[in-house]
Amino acid sequence: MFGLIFALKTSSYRCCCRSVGVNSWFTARNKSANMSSDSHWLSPADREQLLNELRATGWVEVENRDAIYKELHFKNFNQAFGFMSRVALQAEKMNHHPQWFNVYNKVQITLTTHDCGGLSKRDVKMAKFIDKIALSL
Ligand SMILES: C[C@H](O)[C@H](O)[C@H]1CNC2=NC(N)=NC(=O)C2=N1
Repeated sequence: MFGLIFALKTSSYRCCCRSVGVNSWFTARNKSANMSSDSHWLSPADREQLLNELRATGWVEVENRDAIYKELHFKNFNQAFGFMSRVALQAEKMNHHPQWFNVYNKVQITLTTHDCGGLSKRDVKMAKFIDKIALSL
């Protein structure tokens, strides 16, 4: 029986917005466990404030998609790839990965949170990290 409970409990799927469980009883129990993932959700006020800050550093909102985009230019490919390497390590650390394209010294980055179907605090954190690294190069 314990094995069944364990299997049912671990099969619940969590995202920023809600938990979807196999069994409503487990869903209720998992809800509190999901509170931490809900903490990534942006309130309307926070969203506006944080987007203003990101717009000021060159991020733009993607049309027809709840995502933000920025194009960065570096001295050469080596510097662009070094930037991407730093961001990649942070992405792994956060388990939050950019959608990006690189050609020579140009890096185009789009951030969104697949698990939420839109922007979350994780995107803001990653965008600010990207700005910090780009400025340091
Ligand atoms: C299963 C895995 O934890 C999820 O797919 C993670 C991985 N990296 C991610 N990266 C981004 N940008 N958004 C996500 O929602 C996301 N989710």
